[in-house]
Amino acid sequence: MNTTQLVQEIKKKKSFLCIGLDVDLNKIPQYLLEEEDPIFAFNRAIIDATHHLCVAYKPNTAFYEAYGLKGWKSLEKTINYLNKKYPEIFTIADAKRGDIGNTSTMYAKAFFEDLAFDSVTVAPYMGKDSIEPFLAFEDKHTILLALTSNQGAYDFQTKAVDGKELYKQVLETSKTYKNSKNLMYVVGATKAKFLADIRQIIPDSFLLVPGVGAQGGNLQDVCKYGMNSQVGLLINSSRGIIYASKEKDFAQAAALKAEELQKQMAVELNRHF
Ligand SMILES: O=C(O)c1cc(=O)[nH]c(=O)n1[C@@H]1O[C@H](COP(=O)(O)O)[C@@H](O)[C@H]1O
Repeated sequence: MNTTQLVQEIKKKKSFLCIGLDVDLNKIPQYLLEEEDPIFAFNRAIIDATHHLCVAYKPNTAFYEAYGLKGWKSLEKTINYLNKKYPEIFTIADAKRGDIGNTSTMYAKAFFEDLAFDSVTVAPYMGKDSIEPFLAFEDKHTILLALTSNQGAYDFQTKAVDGKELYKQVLETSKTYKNSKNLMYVVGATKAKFLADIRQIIPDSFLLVPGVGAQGGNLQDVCKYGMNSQVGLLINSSRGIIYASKEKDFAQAAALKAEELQKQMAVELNRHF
């Protein structure tokens, strides 16, 4: 899926919501544990109940890898289900990969070819030759960590190197990479005030913004400082949506939480467009 199609979906659904599928077997309704594949059963129900309210889903691979082979199978079934039943949805493998070139190529194949995700999150620390192998997949998107939502972001990302903050150097340098038009960036919702500066450097890029809900980020602030002429935002919430209820109504409860965010997004879209 390209960004033109993504923007069309955002305008059609009046939503730039990304739902994080971070499935923890201790937090899902316990009766689902009797299913052959509880993680997939949970995801399928959440997706069926919420797909009209969001434009993207983001499984964080840690939550699948934690369950070994079975977890990876659940991830595969989830992405296949999304691609087959809801091809208009933008899919993000939140894997935070990145390594020397030939290894990055294998990571890219895993998520773009074998699992057929539209995008993958990548850590920028190893630089150009660790990122360009992902960008070599021209019809896919590479989502680079720029300024993350956690407290540890202040350990390195906001520190000045040669007079400029590291996260700004990541943004500027990455623009020189081959096929950089297919880059998106992660900026935490908890860092909304930084978005004005970030938009000076990358006015046109899409941003994946996690950290509303459970981490306390504010949707209105993110829109105020981060929205661009093509919307340019995918705001993620995981726990705040998918764990709204542990009972039989869990999928409907998740849809209500998603709808709360979608309605706030519709207000923001009306304000900006
Ligand atoms: O890359 C990410 O998605 C990410 C980057 C970041 O800076 N902060 C962050 O929370 N995330 C991910 O976004 C999701 C946030 O989940 P909730 O806090 O439950 O909404 C998790 O999957 C995190 O791993």
